[in-house]
Amino acid sequence: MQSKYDVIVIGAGPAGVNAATQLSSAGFSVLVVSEYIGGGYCFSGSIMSNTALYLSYLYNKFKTRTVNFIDIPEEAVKAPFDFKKSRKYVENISTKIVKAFTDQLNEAGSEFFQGIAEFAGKDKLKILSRQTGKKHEVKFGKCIVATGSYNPPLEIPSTKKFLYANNIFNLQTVPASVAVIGGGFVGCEYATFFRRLGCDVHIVEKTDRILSTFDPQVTKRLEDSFKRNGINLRKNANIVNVEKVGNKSILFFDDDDNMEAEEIFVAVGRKPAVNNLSLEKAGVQMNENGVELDQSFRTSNKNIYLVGDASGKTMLVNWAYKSSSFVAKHISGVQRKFKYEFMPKVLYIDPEVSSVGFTEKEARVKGFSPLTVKYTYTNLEKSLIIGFNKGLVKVIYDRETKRILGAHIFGKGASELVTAFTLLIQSGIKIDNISEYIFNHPTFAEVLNELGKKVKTKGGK
Ligand SMILES: Cc1cc2nc3c(=O)[nH]c(=O)nc-3n(C[C@H](O)[C@H](O)[C@H](O)COP(=O)(O)OP(=O)(O)OC[C@H]3O[C@@H](n4cnc5c(N)ncnc54)[C@H](O)[C@@H]3O)c2cc1C
Ligand SMILES: NC(=O)c1ccc[n+]([C@@H]2O[C@H](COP(=O)([O-])OP(=O)(O)OC[C@H]3O[C@@H](n4cnc5c(N)ncnc54)[C@H](O)[C@@H]3O)[C@@H](O)[C@H]2O)c1
Repeated sequence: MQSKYDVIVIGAGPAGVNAATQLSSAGFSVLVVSEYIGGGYCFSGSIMSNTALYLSYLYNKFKTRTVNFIDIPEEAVKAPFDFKKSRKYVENISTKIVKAFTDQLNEAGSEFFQGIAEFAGKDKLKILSRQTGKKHEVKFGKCIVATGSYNPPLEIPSTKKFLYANNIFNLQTVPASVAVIGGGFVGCEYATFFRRLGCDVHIVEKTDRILSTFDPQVTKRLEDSFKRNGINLRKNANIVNVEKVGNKSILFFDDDDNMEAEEIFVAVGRKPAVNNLSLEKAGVQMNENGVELDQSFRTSNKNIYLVGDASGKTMLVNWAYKSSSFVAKHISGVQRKFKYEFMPKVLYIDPEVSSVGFTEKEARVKGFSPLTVKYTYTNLEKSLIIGFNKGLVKVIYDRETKRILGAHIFGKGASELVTAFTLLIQSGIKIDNISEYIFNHPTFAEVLNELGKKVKTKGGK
C-alpha cells in the first residue's frame, strides 16, 4: 500500500467497484478498501434476494404446475423446500459475482485492501486490516464513500430473534407461518418468497398501503392479488411488543389485538452506512437527514463524494452504477446534470410490478400537463401462456408534446415492459408513434401497440 492515492474508494459493492475501475482505467492511482468484495449486493441485497426469489419460483411452479403435464409420483411434488441446498446455490452465484468484481479491479489496475476504513482528517483515512489487525494511515486526493446501507434495528421490544434478508438461509425447515413486518420492497419480495414455499404469510404494514412509492392503482391491484394468493395484509398496524411463546411468536398491536406466527421477518427500511466513518473528522457536515450532498454528490468537504446506497438518495443497483459513474466522470473533469427520473424499479413478485419515470402527481409538480392512458390485459397471448391473465399498464404522457413521462405496470411481463418504456422515455418518443412499431409475437411488448392505438383513437384522460 502506498502512503497516498489520487482516489480512495471505501466499499467494494457495485458502486465502489464501478467507480474504482473507471478511475483506474482513466489513469488515476486508486485504492479500494472494503471489508470484503461483493458488498451487501451479493450477501444480503439484490443478488441473494433475486436468487432466493428465483428458487422459490421454480419450487412453486414444480409443486403446482408440473402435475398438469408430467406423470410424477404425488410424493415428489410434496417435498419441502431445502434451505441447505438453496444456500449452496445462492453462495455459488455470489462467488461468481465476487470473482467478476475481483477480475474487474485487477484488470483496471485498482489496488484492493481488505479492511475497515474511517476518516482521520480532511485528506486522511485510518484503515484497520482484516488480515493483520494492524492500523494504517493513508492520504487521498479524492475519496468516494460507497459503503452501502444497513438494517436499523426494529425499535420494538421483543424476546424473539427476527429473520432479515441476510439470515433466512439459517432456517432449517420451512416455517408454517411468517409475519413480515414492513410492506416495502423487501417485505413484498420476502412475503412472496415464503408464500411460494407454502407458508401462511401476513404482511404487517404501519401505513395505509404497501409499496407506497409506486402508483396507487398498481399497489391496489397488488394488494388484491396478494390477498387472492393467500398473503394477508394488516395495514395501519402499530406493533408494540413481540413475545416468543414456545415455537410461536405473538405480535401485540396498540389496539389490543394480536397475531401469531412461527417466524418474524423484518423489512422496515434501510439507512446509509455512514455512521461509523468518523466523517466529522474530515469536516463533513451532517443534518437530520444524513450527509448533505451537492448536485455532484460531493459533501461539504469537496474532495469527498457519496455514491450508491450510502448517498441516501435511492437504494437500487442501477443507482449504484449510475451515481458512481457520474462521480468517476466528475473526478475526471466531466460536468453533467444527473437525471433521476430515468431510474426504473422492478419487483419480481407474483405478479411482477415495475415503474419508471413520473407518476401523474410528480409530473404535475414538475410543471407538465399530464394525460394518462391505461391498458388492462386479460387476453394477451404471452400472459395467458404463462398462466396469468390480469395486467395493468398505466402510461403518463405530456398533453402538448405527447412525450412519455412515466409508466407503471402490474402483471406478468412488468420487468420486460419497463425496459421498453425506459428506452422510450429516454429517447423522447411520442406516445402516438408506438402503435407503428413492429414487435415479436408472443411478447409483452405487443401491449405498446395497443396503448399507441388507444391514444390515437380515444386519446388520454
Ligand atoms: C433484500 C434486498 C433486495 C434487493 N433487491 C434489489 C433488486 O432486486 N434490484 C435492485 O436494483 N436493488 C436491490 N436491492 C438494493 C441493492 O442491493 C443495493 O442498492 C446495492 O447493493 C447498493 O450497492 P452499494 O455498492 O452502494 O453498496 P453495497 O453493495 O452494500 O456495498 C457496500 C460495501 O461497503 C463495505 N463497507 C461498509 N462500510 C465500510 C467501511 N467503513 N470500511 C470498509 N468497507 C466498508 C461493505 O462491507 C460492503 O462490502 C436490494 C436490497 C436488499 C436489502
Ligand atoms: N426489487 C428491488 O429493486 C428491491 C428489492 C428490495 C430492496 N430494494 C431497495 O432496498 C430498500 C429498502 O427496502 P425496504 O423494504 O427495507 O424498505 P422500504 O422503505 O421499501 O419499505 C419499508 C416499509 O416498512 C414500513 N415500516 C416501517 N416501520 C414499520 C413498523 N414498525 N411496522 C410496520 N411497518 C413498518 C414502511 O412504512 C415501509 O412500507 C428499498 O428502498 C429499495 O430501494 C429494492
